[in-house]
Amino acid sequence: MAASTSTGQQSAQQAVTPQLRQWIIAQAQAGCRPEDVLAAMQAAGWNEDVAIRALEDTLAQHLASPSAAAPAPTPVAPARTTQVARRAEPEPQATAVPEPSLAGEPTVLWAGDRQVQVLMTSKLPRVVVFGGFLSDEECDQLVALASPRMARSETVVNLTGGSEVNDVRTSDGMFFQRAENELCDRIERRIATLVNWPVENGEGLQVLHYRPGAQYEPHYDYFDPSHPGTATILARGGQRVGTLVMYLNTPEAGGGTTFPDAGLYVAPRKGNAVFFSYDRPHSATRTLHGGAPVIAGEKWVATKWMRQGEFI
Ligand SMILES: O=C(O)CCC(=O)C(=O)O
Ligand SMILES: [Fe+2]
Repeated sequence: MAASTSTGQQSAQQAVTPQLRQWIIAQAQAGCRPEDVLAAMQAAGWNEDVAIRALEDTLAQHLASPSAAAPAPTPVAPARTTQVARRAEPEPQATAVPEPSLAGEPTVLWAGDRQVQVLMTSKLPRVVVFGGFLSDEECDQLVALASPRMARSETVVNLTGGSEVNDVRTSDGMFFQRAENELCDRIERRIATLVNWPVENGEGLQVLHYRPGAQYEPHYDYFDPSHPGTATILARGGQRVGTLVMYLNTPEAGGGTTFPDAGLYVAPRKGNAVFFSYDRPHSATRTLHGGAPVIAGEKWVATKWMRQGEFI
């Protein structure tokens, strides 16, 4: 499978329709900032780099068109005809990655303000499962802070009047800014201490909510170096090199995190977390992973992505 980004397989199904392009233009004309439009698309289940490319392509194409000055949204061409030249990409070089201090095989680690259990490790893919990373109260508080913002994002997207944006969504999501509140700041510092990676290199926490039947198709979290839009994304701190998925509740059944190349299934337990790192944006890291369908109950997770450099 080709390397892809946070919703790799999903992105294959995420066709950028004329209706979506029209909606993007309408948002821009209504004075919405591109970052808010991007956040709304992500909350509706759009893969981050698919959404960024859709935004960039649509707005660039629109500005270049004679109708750009017209006050009302204008239909745009249904398909992009520009061919982007592709060349064979060399296999990327390995880079430094976050890594917990596991020399001596400790059963617990001190994460600055809390003791965390080491429950399972794997070398390839590099995976470490932690127990008790968050307290029950922290999980509940994160869900409470995230919930209203998910609802608001959905309303914005519903303005499209079309179903294209929502059809691909299998979970709802939102992003916090880094250190947006005391709780995020505390959790971000704990992560940085646990995996020995600067807090500045972290993206803001993402919260996802899966209802019964919802899932996250297997994907890679790194950005595909062969995508034309990746250069723009990498300008904000380089590649992603590590992920921590924190379980904010315990679904009744299903909803684990799967690593299909390794045959691994991490059961979702409230407060636990699964860490994995990838030293190259390449499938050789075997970090293909997904959120298995929720069979009963619902599932809430918070995800922290770590970049090579400072995330700005
Ligand atoms: O929900 C899960 O178990 C996985 C989430 C995930 O892969 C992500 O947020 O990138
Ligand atoms: Fe992921």
